[in-house]
Amino acid sequence: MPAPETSPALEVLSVLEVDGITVRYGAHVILGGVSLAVPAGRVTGLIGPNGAGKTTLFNVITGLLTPTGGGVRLGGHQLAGLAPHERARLGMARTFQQLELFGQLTVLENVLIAVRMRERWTRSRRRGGRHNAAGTGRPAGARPAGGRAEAAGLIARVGLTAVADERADSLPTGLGRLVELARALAIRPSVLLLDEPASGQDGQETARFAALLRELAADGMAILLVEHDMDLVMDVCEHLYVLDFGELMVAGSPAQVRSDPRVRTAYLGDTGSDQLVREPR
Ligand SMILES: Nc1ncnc2c1ncn2[C@@H]1O[C@H](COP(=O)(O)OP(=O)(O)OP(=O)(O)O)[C@@H](O)[C@H]1O
Repeated sequence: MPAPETSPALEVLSVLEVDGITVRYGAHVILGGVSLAVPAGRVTGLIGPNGAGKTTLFNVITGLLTPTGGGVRLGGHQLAGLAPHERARLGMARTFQQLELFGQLTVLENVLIAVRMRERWTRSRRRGGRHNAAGTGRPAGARPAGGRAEAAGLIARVGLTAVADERADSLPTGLGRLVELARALAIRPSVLLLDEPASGQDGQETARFAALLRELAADGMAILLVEHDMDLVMDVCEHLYVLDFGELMVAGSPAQVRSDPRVRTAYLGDTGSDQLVREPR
């Protein structure tokens, strides 16, 4: 697949499509032919009980796990055979359920690494993938001087300026998740996959986070959100997919999902009220 000429890749790779993904471990079916679409400019939700297969699907989409069957397309291009870093170069960014930060580095340094990695990719692409920067004597991939202002801007965007110089491992989990988000944004993604990004956040932090998600979608990003905070999901998502035992149970607007009897019974718990309450099984 040819690499896009420009970065960010928003115009080129605008939509994520998942077609009939199956994952089996021996006789155990983890995903049984899951299909979904994540359009640009929207937050799409993927919800389901513990063990439904949400993280497994993220692992397939991002190339960490090869599916037993099915395919993933980004901007119409099949991603089969591409490694996670190659998918990232095409504009796919992800945060993890378990924090994956460089704990001994500061918040700024964590984000700076990602900014500089993207700059390196961009230079390498401009040079047609050559490994040496002709005329500069510097190997492609050598650390450029810049990036700090961009990293600081991303940190400001996620609301972490006050802790930019703190070590990442000194932060509470809720703030650590925002560092991961800033780092994901550093690659200027067209598609952003968020795995339980609000867990560990307090109410105020989640409200700010919801506003940020809406802003990112308004900028044109395609966002796929796995999240157990139903208030957040119902608030920011325009479309929801409900996964249960590795199969899509329901897809639709938050209102449709909220009122679907299968969802209420099997996942959210039919409490008899209008409030959807997640009931882990
Ligand atoms: N490497 C593996 N080998 C075997 N089974 C696995 C493996 N990884 C995950 N599973 C199983 O696959 C199923 C789906 O797990 P997954 O983590 O994708 O669910 P999830 O919907 O993300 O759950 P949660 O909401 O708890 O994060 C679970 O039953 C899990 O035990």
